[in-house]
Amino acid sequence: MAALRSWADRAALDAGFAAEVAGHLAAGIAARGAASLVVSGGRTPAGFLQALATHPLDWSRVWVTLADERWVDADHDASNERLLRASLQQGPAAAAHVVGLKTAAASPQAGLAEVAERLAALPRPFDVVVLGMGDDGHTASLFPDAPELAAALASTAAVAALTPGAAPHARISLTPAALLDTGALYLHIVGADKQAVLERALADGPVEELPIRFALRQTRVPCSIQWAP
Ligand SMILES: O=C(O)[C@H](O)[C@@H](O)[C@H](O)[C@H](O)COP(=O)(O)O
Repeated sequence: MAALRSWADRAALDAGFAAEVAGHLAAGIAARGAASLVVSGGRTPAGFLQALATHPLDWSRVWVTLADERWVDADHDASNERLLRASLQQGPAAAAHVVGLKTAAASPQAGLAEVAERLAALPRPFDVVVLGMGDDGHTASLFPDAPELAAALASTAAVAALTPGAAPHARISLTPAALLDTGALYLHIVGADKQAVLERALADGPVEELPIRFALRQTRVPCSIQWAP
């Protein structure tokens, strides 16, 4: 169950999408006294996160975590947590609680229990989950070539450790079980290449081939696709 919203350009997408997500967070705060947001890493979300940070929410009541993380320290260039803190934790949004997925453990596998414990502190179901998508159809760190993919897709645990062959760094990823435990689900993509991958993902074929299909095909929560050229 997926619907596509096409924006005129990336600036319009960043501003309009941020306003919609801010609305969900404000509603979550009003209803539960706290709100939770799961965002993705990579290059796409920076402008959206910067736009979101300008919204006058009670950010001290907002918990933010990541859909996935590369197993690198939080000050590493490849760290999604670093991107999240640099883009979102600014101005009033500096009061948001960022829950990182990297621990001191030697590997994602060894860090799973601690990360699951950290995630248990976030209000559930999440208010908003924002997924990204790679050119190979991966989302979060659910990579088509990771040997652990099938187990992660089927897992009832919140997090899984994956070792993608093509992408750098060992990964920790939220599983579909956690990513779909949300009131609002978005897929945030830009550009013609991602549009082409999306078209393939919406066609028939196994989820393991293009893992984003798990989000596009499920019926638990509508998936709203936000796209700009
Ligand atoms: O850590 C990661 O790699 C991301 O969370 C990943 O799932 C990302 O969303 C896609 O790879 C898209 O990345 P781009 O936005 O850079 O294309």
